[in-house]
Amino acid sequence: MEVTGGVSGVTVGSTNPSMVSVDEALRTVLAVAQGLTPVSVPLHEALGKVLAEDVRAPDPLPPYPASIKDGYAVVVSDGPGEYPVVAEARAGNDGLGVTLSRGTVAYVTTGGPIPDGADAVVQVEDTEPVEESSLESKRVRVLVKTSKGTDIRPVGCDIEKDAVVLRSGETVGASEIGLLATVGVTMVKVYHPPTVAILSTGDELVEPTTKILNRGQIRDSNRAMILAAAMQQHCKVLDLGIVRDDEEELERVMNTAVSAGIDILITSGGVSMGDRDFVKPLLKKRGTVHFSKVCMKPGKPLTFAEIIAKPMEDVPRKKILAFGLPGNPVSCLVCFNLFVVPTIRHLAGWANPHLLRVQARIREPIKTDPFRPEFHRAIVRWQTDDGSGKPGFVAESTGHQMSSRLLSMKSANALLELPTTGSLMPAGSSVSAIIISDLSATATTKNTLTFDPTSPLPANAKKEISASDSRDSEFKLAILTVSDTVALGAGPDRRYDTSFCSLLRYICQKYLG
Ligand SMILES: Nc1nc2c(c(=O)[nH]1)N[C@H]1C(S)=C(S)[C@@H](COP(=O)(O)OP(=O)(O)OC[C@H]3O[C@@H](n4cnc5c(N)ncnc54)[C@H](O)[C@@H]3O)O[C@H]1N2
Ligand code: MOO
Repeated sequence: MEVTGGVSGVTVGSTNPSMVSVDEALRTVLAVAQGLTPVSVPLHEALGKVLAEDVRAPDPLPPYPASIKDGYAVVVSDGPGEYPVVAEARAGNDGLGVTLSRGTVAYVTTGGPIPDGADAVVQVEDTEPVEESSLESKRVRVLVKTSKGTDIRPVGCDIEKDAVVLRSGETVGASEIGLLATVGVTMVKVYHPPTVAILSTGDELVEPTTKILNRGQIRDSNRAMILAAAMQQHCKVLDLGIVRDDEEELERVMNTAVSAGIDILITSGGVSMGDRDFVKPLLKKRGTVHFSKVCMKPGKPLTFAEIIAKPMEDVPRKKILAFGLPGNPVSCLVCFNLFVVPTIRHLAGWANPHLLRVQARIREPIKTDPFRPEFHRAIVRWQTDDGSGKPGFVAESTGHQMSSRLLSMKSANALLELPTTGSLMPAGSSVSAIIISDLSATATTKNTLTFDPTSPLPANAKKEISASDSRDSEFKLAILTVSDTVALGAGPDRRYDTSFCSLLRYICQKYLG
């Protein structure tokens, strides 16, 4: 797998001088886009965002020598034998202040502080209670010889004091939230994703709530779709509605958007050659149009411009990036994925904003376009045999690829980059696939979720679960920390901790999709 430095691995320079290549277009967009100013946010608002500062641990973890096992803290030189239990050091603070002298032991629980004087822990399994010992004078028989440091986590063995635990530029996921909680950093500087305003243009468009369509009308799908796509990228969104094919109305709405403090303006439709395609001329009037035709299929009329918004009362002068996406719904979403997503990432501080690309073998033959590199919608899945006898990704086409047919985008998690050979690529050919959604959702085969028979899941879990079963079921999860240490405020709450959060994430992804 690789995260590419560009979009197209099959770049074909355009023969039309006004038409730029996909790589050139993306380079231009990323060169014009500038990272946003970082802001300080509370811990949980940092989720999914990129850190704008290094985070250090103010204290070591563990802050005291801690037991790795439930057992007995001992003096190693004592060796096996019968000893009085002089203290109990449970996770919390019971053992603090106790000093163990030779010939005695202390009961310790996992995570509990090791009393001074002790230099190892013997796990309960390697001891025996002495039957005649009373509660007041409890005794235990140590059965094994041990060595210094056994089953003790020394101070700072997990995290050293002042260590940098997170670096500027890293994305905050569940494990990073756990680390921030561990080191007690509850306010953190991050880059905010951009604010995106979205409008649809077209006299034919009516709201999705319209029950009966008059002749010439269609429901506006692009606005709802691009609003959702921007929200998936954690953007704040501003819905500017449907704008008629009217130059004045479009200019008025664009001006409102520009003065609303947005970072990105997205229009759909009205960028082609029609006599009422007003988007391009208006962008030209308001700023600089960097390109207005890209050598790609679909998405040829994609337009990109930069607008400088004049300073307002509480909004300083700022650069707004404007994308005129083509009206055809598929072209609209493909362009959003290939150009707007990397832009959002770039503005939001990602060190590498490019989309992930993997190699996949096509399941069926695909005819390529002779002139424009095509971004063929497909469902990519990991298979134990990708057709070559080895494991790998296999790409299944979503069917007819007309740019008006939004069904070709449904369930697609990849755009296959097809070269401009104008020939039939045989099944089994290896192509590069740009990943546009969460690959883990592709455990779904057709309408069923099949488990890999080699997975170590219990037999009763290896049944087929329909995707709708898992989607429709409501799953409520409550998380409770049980710990004296945490209750006493003497240790961090591991609800946010790495391994636990990873486990939760795994369960949610595996069973809820
Ligand atoms: N003479 C030429 N005509 C066209 C060219 C060309 O090069 N020369 N390019 C074609 C290509 S490629 C595309 S893509 C489209 C893009 O046109 P526009 O961006 O101007 O979009 P519209 O004409 O407004 O609409 C195209 C199509 O999409 C439907 N549409 C528009 N908006 C929405 C929406 N919000 N929700 C659902 N559907 C929408 C619209 O009804 C049209 O069917 O131009 C070709 N023409
Ligand atoms: O390039 Mo258009 O986007 O073919 O439909």
